[in-house]
Amino acid sequence: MKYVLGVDLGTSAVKILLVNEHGDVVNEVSKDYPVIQKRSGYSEQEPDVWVEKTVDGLSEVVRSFQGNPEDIEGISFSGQMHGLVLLDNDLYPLRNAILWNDTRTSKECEQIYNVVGEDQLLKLTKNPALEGFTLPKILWVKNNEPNLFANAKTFVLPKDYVRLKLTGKLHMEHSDAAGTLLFDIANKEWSNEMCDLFGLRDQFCPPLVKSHEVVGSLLPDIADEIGLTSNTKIIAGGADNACGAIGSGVLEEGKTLASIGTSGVILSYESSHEKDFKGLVHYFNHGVENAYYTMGVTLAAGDSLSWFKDVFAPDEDYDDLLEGIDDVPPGANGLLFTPYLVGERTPHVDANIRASFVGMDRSHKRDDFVRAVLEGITFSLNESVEIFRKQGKKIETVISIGGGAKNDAWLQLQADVFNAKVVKLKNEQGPGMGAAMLAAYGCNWFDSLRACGEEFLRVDKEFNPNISNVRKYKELFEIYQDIYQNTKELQHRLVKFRN
Ligand SMILES: Nc1ncnc2c1ncn2[C@@H]1O[C@H](COP(=O)(O)OP(=O)(O)O)[C@@H](O)[C@H]1O
Ligand SMILES: O=C(CO)[C@@H](O)[C@H](O)COP(=O)(O)O
Repeated sequence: MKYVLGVDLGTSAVKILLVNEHGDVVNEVSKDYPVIQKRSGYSEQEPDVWVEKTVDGLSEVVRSFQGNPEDIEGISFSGQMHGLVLLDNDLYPLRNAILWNDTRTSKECEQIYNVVGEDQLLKLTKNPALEGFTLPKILWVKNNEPNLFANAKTFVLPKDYVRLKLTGKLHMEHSDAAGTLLFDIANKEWSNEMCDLFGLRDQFCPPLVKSHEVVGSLLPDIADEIGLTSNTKIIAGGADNACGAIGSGVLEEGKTLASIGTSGVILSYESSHEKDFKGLVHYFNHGVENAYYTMGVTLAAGDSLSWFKDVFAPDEDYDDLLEGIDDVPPGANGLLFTPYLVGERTPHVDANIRASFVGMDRSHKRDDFVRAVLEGITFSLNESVEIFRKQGKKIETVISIGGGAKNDAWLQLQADVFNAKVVKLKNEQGPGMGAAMLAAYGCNWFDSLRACGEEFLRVDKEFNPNISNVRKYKELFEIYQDIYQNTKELQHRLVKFRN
């Protein structure tokens, strides 16, 4: 039997799956790490902590594997997107990575619009200037830490940094490059025009590869530490949302994915780069060659629940925290929550908005709050579902992945809010499975990722919308949607009081 390893470098943890040639997960491990938040709107991590945890995790998985490690043929990677890792001449990080949910870069987004113009930016990159994307972060360092920036030779994204340290080879692959605002997604090359406009030298952008490409092998000392040899192939990998889509079989038009990790994503497969969503949703290259996807993003989806747990139930696990939510009716007895803990992206591009509980009553118990948090996260994702439906997409089935797919009551709630069948796969860790599938395809086990999906992916459970709840949620969603406009001004006036 042959095996591959899928490494998903998430925001909360690195999750590693050892998968056999039938797609069975035979071993898995998760190693978490903190997000460093120095100020409101800031979000950073230490790149070398990712490497240390990934090597530890790989070593644990391989050393507890009962079979022959020589049978582990390939490793591939999925990674949190957009995070800036600036590297010096020797390819060491110059500072902490600035993550996708860091929104300090509003001025730099304005700078981008002033230099390129909104229409031209959409033409060149298919995307608007959002605080979370990489170019605004590069400009922030250039504007605010010029001495440090003077020593920057190149940059990579989170999983590319880990792969660089494991192999000694510098690359970025298309699906993640798409989220930098420096990439021409139609021609799959760096946009010279964007680089020139922002004074980024030749060589600042790293060499590009395809997601399923074999890019090297493990450095000898790392291979020793993990318990593998340099025969194990290293395959480039993909952005976590591209890998999430691969790992849940979103490999053809008409398929929709809901991912609830730290962020929340509603993603739709696109066979062409020529559609015009006017920047309302992100438009990126898939990990499947010559394919694309569009998606709407909630910045703090699972992160809202994890914040609530950290503050109000630090000693409980998620299952305990969510135990009572089925006893609370839709609408949490008149309590609504908006998940804007770190600002928002879709549909409100607003770095200064913050979350609210609306309708708190003397009678509310903790379970009402927990249900309201889950409903608020799901309403926020439904805003993206609605954008897609308004664009003419039919959304009748949604495949749900990520930490948020671990709880059946939340999956039913998703079906009721989205008014669509929600499918849970046997392995809800979509991005890790997607990375394993890229490794299997890169090792030539299959002719296509679709053929790999047919062998690897299995449905576990399906959740059908409950018509009475669908009606209630339709009404509640309208009230939820009004909260943004009604709290926006108040929240903006509070900015100067934040830390
Ligand atoms: N048992 C559970 N039930 C419901 N939600 C969960 C559970 N476990 C984790 N989560 C949610 O999943 C999130 C983490 O999801 P994950 O996909 O691992 O994130 P990431 O890829 O960003 O590291 C947590 O923030 C939490 O909100
Ligand atoms: O910024 C985005 C997508 O544009 C996020 O979806 C990140 O890619 C982080 O993902 P998770 O850690 O939530 O999986």
